[in-house]
Amino acid sequence: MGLLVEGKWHDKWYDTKNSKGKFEREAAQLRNWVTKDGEAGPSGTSGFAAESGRYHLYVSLACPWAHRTLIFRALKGLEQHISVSVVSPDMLEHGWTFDKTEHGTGDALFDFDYMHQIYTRNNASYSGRVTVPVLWDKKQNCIVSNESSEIIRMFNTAFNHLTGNEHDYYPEHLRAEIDEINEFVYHNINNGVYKAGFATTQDAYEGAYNALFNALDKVEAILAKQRYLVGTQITETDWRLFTTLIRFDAVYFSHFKCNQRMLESYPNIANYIRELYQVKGVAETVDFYHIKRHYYFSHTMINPTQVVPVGPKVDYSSAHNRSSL
Ligand SMILES: N[C@@H](CCC(=O)N[C@@H](CS)C(=O)NCC(=O)O)C(=O)O
Repeated sequence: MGLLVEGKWHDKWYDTKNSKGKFEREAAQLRNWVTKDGEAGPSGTSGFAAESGRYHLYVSLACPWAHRTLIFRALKGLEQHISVSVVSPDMLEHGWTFDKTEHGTGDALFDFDYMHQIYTRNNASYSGRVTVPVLWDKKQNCIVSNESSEIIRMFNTAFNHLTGNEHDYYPEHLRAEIDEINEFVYHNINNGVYKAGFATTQDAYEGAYNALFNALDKVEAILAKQRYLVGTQITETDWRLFTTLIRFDAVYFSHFKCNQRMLESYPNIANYIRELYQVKGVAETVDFYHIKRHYYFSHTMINPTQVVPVGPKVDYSSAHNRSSL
């Protein structure tokens, strides 16, 4: 694990010294948008028109942020239009790598060894963390975006004229409500599990733990009354929550010490995870080998033996009761 400073790789863990033991996630820096005709999006520059075969996604199957983009690629029928490379689940002294021994695919575009080479291919003097997902433009040979929440919005609309898939996971009339729930879920749950797991003081850990389980109780109460987070239709906010929930019992419960309860013990959340998992195309994006191997093998300061647990035994393809709501 490390970062680039002026284009040079440094092997360095997150620094929590100046934040009282709290983990603080760095904001993504590369924020252009693919749009239907190449006009500029809400940030960044113009020139990224939606075209079949032009864009490439770099993902980890372990990473909940990258997972969002793979789900949207599947839901929006973009598999034939956007190609993918999968990094190795092992993220050690070189950060994410294209090593194939643990079932990564290798780098389909440049055959590089390391993900940080993708960042320096884009900008030779880049400084910052080397994160996935990354959306790459094969035409201009540059990174479009390394922010998953924005990549999923591009996938939601920019390619509709090519796919004919008009399904909208961020509909205009629900945007304010979706944005509000996203904020709550991001701070307390998506990033909340990381804040608990990467905390280096008891106080920082307990603060994150309490916020996380209060938020899960709130989600459980919402899902007791309605089928999805904003009501009767699945929106991006459900998918953003799902990628954390599906990793919870296998990883966050034990590895990140989020161990008040397993999600299997929340009746509504447990059924909701199953419903989302069983949506067409989604189960194929979930890979528990990569998920468990990444966290337990890569975070050697949390799990120095690198032994990967065998369980838990949870069947996400079993029947759910959500259609009665
Ligand atoms: N804001 C980014 C966050 C992505 C992110 O933090 N990805 C993690 C993997 S789960 C990563 O690549 N971490 C490497 C690092 O921080 O050095 C997004 O949502 O796209």
